[in-house]
Amino acid sequence: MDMDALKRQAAARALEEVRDGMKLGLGTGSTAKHFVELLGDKVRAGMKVIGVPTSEATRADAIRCGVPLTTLDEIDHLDLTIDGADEIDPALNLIKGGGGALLREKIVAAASDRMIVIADDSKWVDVLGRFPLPVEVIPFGLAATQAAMARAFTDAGVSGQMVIRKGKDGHAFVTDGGHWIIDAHLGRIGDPPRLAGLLSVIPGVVEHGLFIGLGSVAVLAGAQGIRVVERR
Ligand SMILES: O=C[C@H](O)[C@H](O)[C@H](O)COP(=O)(O)O
Repeated sequence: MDMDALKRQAAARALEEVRDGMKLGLGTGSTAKHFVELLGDKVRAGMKVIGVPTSEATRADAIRCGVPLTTLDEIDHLDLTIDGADEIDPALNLIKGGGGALLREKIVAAASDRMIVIADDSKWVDVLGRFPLPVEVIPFGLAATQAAMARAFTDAGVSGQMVIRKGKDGHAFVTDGGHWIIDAHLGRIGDPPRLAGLLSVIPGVVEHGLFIGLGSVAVLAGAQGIRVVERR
């Protein structure tokens, strides 16, 4: 079975957790896009839900699929967020932000009672860090921010190259919030909560792609079927 079919299976399994009347966080990326499409089918069949998109891309998908939308200005609390991930470890710590949506994704996940992470099982890892860690930064003072990030990496016992993400046009990739992304190639992150804490206090860092304690359940689709892992 191809990867895309697995992503859709994970999305379909997560959809079983959605109940009439729920306020939903709608994730970003190729897996979350399947969820939005399947949710659109349910809405057309009469299900009443409302969603908060985590990116402009997801907003456009949700509108196309007929999913009613609101914002976290109009409501301050969500029942459930369904989103993809770039890596998931056994504690359900995540790396997110491969698509550059990590800031809104984290705000939405943090405003939700529960977050279901949907993925094909290639995203499941023993230790986070093979996928470069996205860190959203303010362009102002970039060298100073990178120096502070390097010190945080040393304190957390990791090291690796920092690469400013480029867009298709060859210029710096700009997030929905108008910021840049530094992809940190760290290899292995032995203590994700510690690194998350160290990065969070750097002034030029807007947000980082380590999601600690936010994922409630992971739905992983693989060749052998679907595995549902709950955070302990
Ligand atoms: O910024 C993007 C998000 O964090 C995505 O949820 C993540 O990159 C996974 O995307 P995909 O489902 O396309 O692998």
